[in-house]
Amino acid sequence: DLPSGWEERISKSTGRTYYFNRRTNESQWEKPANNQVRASHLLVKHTESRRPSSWKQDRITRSKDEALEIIKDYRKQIESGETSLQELASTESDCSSAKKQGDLGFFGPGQMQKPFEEATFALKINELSEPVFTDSGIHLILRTG
Ligand SMILES: N=C(N)NCCC[C@H](NC(=O)[C@@H]1CCC/C1=C/[C@H](COP(=O)(O)O)NC=O)C(N)=O
Repeated sequence: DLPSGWEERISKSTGRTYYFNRRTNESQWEKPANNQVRASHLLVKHTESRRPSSWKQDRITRSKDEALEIIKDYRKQIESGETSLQELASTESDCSSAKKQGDLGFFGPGQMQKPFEEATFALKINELSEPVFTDSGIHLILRTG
């Protein structure tokens, strides 16, 4: 469970275990912290989205305010236990991850847009975010790992 690129090695001179990163060629004695998280999300795009198109709708026409009302309603449905984020994402998310119930897999710092990354890293596992705004649109995020 080392972050990607890192591997465990044995020092020839001292026989001690150390850690080496193939990508950066850095080495260190301390085991690198596993800074990966996993999340599923539901994205509702709007006319100001960086790519106002999705598998659901060729041209997204809803306004940002309308998108926020929709996201708030989805959050109520999930919090009430009536449905799950994964179930709603499958049919309602404007992200291609809808095909995987919103799952984005594991990711570390620097991979997702900052507001999304910061919101996810602030969540406990199984915690659902408040509406999160990125250039993609408005998200509900469920941290799963
Ligand atoms: N590592 C994984 N699984 N994929 C690479 C993600 C790249 C990353 N993407 C995002 O930050 C947005 C917000 C969170 C999820 C996400 C999904 C976007 C949303 O849709 P779009 O605005 O692109 O049309 N679709 C895919 O990228 C980025 N740095 O742009």
